[in-house]
Amino acid sequence: MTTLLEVRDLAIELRGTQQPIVKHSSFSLKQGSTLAIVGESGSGKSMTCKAIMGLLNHKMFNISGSIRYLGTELIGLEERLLRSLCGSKMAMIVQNPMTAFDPASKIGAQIIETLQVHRKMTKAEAYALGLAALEKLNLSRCEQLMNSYPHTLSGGMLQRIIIALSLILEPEIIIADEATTALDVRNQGIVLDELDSIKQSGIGLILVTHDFGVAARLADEVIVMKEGLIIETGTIHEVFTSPRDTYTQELLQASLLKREVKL
Ligand SMILES: Nc1ncnc2c1ncn2[C@@H]1O[C@H](COP(=O)(O)OP(=O)(O)OP(=O)(O)O)[C@@H](O)[C@H]1O
Repeated sequence: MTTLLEVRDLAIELRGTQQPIVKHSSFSLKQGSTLAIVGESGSGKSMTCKAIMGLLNHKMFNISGSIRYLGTELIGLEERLLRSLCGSKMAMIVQNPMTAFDPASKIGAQIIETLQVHRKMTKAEAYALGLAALEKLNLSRCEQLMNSYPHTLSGGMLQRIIIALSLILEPEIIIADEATTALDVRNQGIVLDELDSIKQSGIGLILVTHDFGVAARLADEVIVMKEGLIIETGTIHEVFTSPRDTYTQELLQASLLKREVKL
C-alpha cells in the first residue's frame, strides 16, 4: 500500500514561548487505512492535524520536522502550492458542523462557492455536482437541502453535508477531527457509517478522537497523545488488548465505562 503521508519529528511551538505544543511526532498514513489519534483535550491532536493541512499561522507558530505528502515536503512549501495541494488532496471535517457554514447563506450557495474556489466550473455545473454528492450519500430531499439555511438542519445532517462536500474534490486524505463529538448518539452512528464507507473507498483517513470506542470501530492503527507527545502507537488490536502506558489504560477504561467497546 502506498504511503500517503509521512510525518517525521514534527514539533510545534508557540513563538516567543519555550512551551512545545507538539513534541517530535512521527507517524505515517497508508492509502485506504485509518489512523486514529487518541488523547484527552489539549494533548495536541488538532494542532497536529492543522499542521498537516497547512492551517497554522507561521507568524504565530514555529513548526519543525517533516510532513511529506506522497514524497513532497509540505513544511516550508510555497503558500500557493500548499493551498492547492492541501485544498484538493486533503479535506478536514471539523468538530462543530454548525460553525462550518455561513448562517446567512443557503447550503446550495455555499456548496457552489466552495466548488468554484477549487475547480473551474459554472454555477449550474457546481450545483449539479453538489446535488449529486448529497444524493450519493443517500440524503433524502436533496434539492430541498440545497435550498435550506444551515440553522434549519440538524448537526448530524450538516456533518453529512460536509462529508459529501469533502468527497466531491476526490481527496486522498480525509482528516475527521472529533467529527462525531458534537452529535447525538443516533447521528454519531450515521456519521461513523459515512466515515466507514470513506475508508472502504480507499481514502486514507485520520480520525481524531478522545473516545477509544470511535477508534475501535474504524481504525487500523492508533497513536495515543499526551501533552503533545506520542506515548503509544500500535495496531488497534495491540493497543486495545495490551495497552502499555497507564495513560492509555485510563483512556481505554473511560471509554469502556461510557459504553461497551468491541473490536
Ligand atoms: N491558537 C492557539 N494559540 C496558542 N496555543 C494554542 C492555540 N491552539 C491550541 N493551543 C495550545 O495547543 C494545545 C493543544 O491543542 P489542541 O487543540 O491540539 O488539543 P486537542 O488535543 O486537539 O484537544 P481538543 O480535543 O480539546 O481539541 C492546547 O493545550 C493549547 O495550549
